[in-house]
Amino acid sequence: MRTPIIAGNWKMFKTVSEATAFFVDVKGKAEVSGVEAVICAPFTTLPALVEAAQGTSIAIGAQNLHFEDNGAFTGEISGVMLKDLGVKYVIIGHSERRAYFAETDEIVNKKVQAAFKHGLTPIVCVGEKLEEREAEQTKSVCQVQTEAAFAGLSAAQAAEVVVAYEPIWAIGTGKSSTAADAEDVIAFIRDVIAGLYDAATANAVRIQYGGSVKPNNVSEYLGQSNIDGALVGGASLEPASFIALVEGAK
Ligand SMILES: O=C[C@H](O)COP(=O)(O)O
Repeated sequence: MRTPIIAGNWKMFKTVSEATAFFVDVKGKAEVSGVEAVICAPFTTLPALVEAAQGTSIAIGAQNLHFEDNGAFTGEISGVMLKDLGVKYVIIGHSERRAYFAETDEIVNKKVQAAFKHGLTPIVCVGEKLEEREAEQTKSVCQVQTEAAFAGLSAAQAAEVVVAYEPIWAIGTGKSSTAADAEDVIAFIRDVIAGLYDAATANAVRIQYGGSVKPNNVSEYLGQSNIDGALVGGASLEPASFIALVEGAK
């Protein structure tokens, strides 16, 4: 039985005071039995959020990490630093990082390995561009990205990974994949993981859908047998909307 996981990805939004105010509003309300709620926030807000989340069931995540523990990497943050803060999750390989910060599949894999080295749970993003979808390459793209991300992981580590299938054309556009289409791709990703390990490992992996998920469509996605949650951008920024997303995952 996989526990549904709703993760808000705040991207580059919210100051410390805005993040703290958000948490005051969602505390006790976005804590729904049987659903895991996560907020992946900007680095600057993480210490305040980790403190605010003490004693709640809401987990805090980062949106990136460097694969080295430390060194001359100006502007970067490592897994050591995130672990030290008390962060639990880290998003890796989001399409915005792949597109704007030249993250390759190899870098994504190094970051996944770094996350495990420091006891962080990776939320690994995979997904196709519009032109790839139109060329019917959705599954081959997801297969390559998934196999690369899992390279070198033990079965026990693999079972802990959270995968987020995010078709790039659906991110922030209001054009969400249909639940049936998302289910088809996510079932395929699960088969890819089964091919790398075994059915039991693949069945333990939680796979989210992401891309224009809103309170009014989240339950449709979660109603699919292979979809275990959502990675949500825009609709995770407002407390009422985030609470509704978590409740919709019940
Ligand atoms: O990480 C979240 C995704 O990029 C989805 O963003 P969105 O919900 O604003 O479409």
